Amino acid sequence: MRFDLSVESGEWLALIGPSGAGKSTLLDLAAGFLTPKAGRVLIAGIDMTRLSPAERPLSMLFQENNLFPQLSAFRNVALGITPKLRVDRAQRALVEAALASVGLEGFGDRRPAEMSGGERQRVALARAFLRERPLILLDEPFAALGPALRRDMLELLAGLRRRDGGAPATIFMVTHHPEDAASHADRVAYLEAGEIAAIGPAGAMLSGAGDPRVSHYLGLARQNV
Ligand SMILES: Nc1ncnc2c1ncn2[C@@H]1O[C@H](COP(=O)(O)OP(=O)(O)OP(=O)(O)O)[C@@H](O)[C@H]1O
Repeated sequence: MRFDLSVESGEWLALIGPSGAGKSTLLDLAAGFLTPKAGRVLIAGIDMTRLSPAERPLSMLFQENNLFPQLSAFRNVALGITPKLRVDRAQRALVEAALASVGLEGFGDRRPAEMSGGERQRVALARAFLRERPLILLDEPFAALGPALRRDMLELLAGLRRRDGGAPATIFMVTHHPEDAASHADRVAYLEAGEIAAIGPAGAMLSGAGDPRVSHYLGLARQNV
């Protein structure tokens, strides 16, 4: 695996490519779950290569198991601001507002097993945004949801990252759905065999007009012959 990648603050980057290409590995390197054998990982210009995930200014969402199953939705979201089980009044208001922002008002007492897959991912999104980390890493968090729900979740994510008028969060999104990248990503990186084989603006990358490997992956190769 060999990656050389630079992403602007506020950019939404989609990572696409065949199974085993290294998409999750790239995210894990950015998050700190893996340490590179050589090279560096800089976030906001600061070398974070040796820092643990908890020490990095980011939140990560996986396809599943983002929540603690024994804790309520409220507690799961509250962990975004405090590790303590007791929250003060101001923190309670923040958590309730975060749940409301993802359309889950009144779901605070539910445990993950009592919610649908989409609702669980909304809870995870609420926690991620409550943490206010500038970088959000998404490893196919909506892949298990149907097309309409996936679209709704991406819309929700797009809205959440722009809130408060500040700089939008930077997003790395691994996806097996090129249409998700087309509708939301600024740039698309195509990974193959442990390298970024091609990278460019989403429109150009997904049109199939560029790199033949990308066209082949997208199933567009024949149209370009
Ligand atoms: N901890 C590990 N140790 C050794 N090899 C690993 C490890 N994790 C993943 N790999 C290998 O590295 C390669 C890239 O895996 P990775 O999970 O990054 O691919 P991916 O592009 O995310 O695939 P998918 O789309 O199927 O999730 C695969 O060949 C995988 O078998």
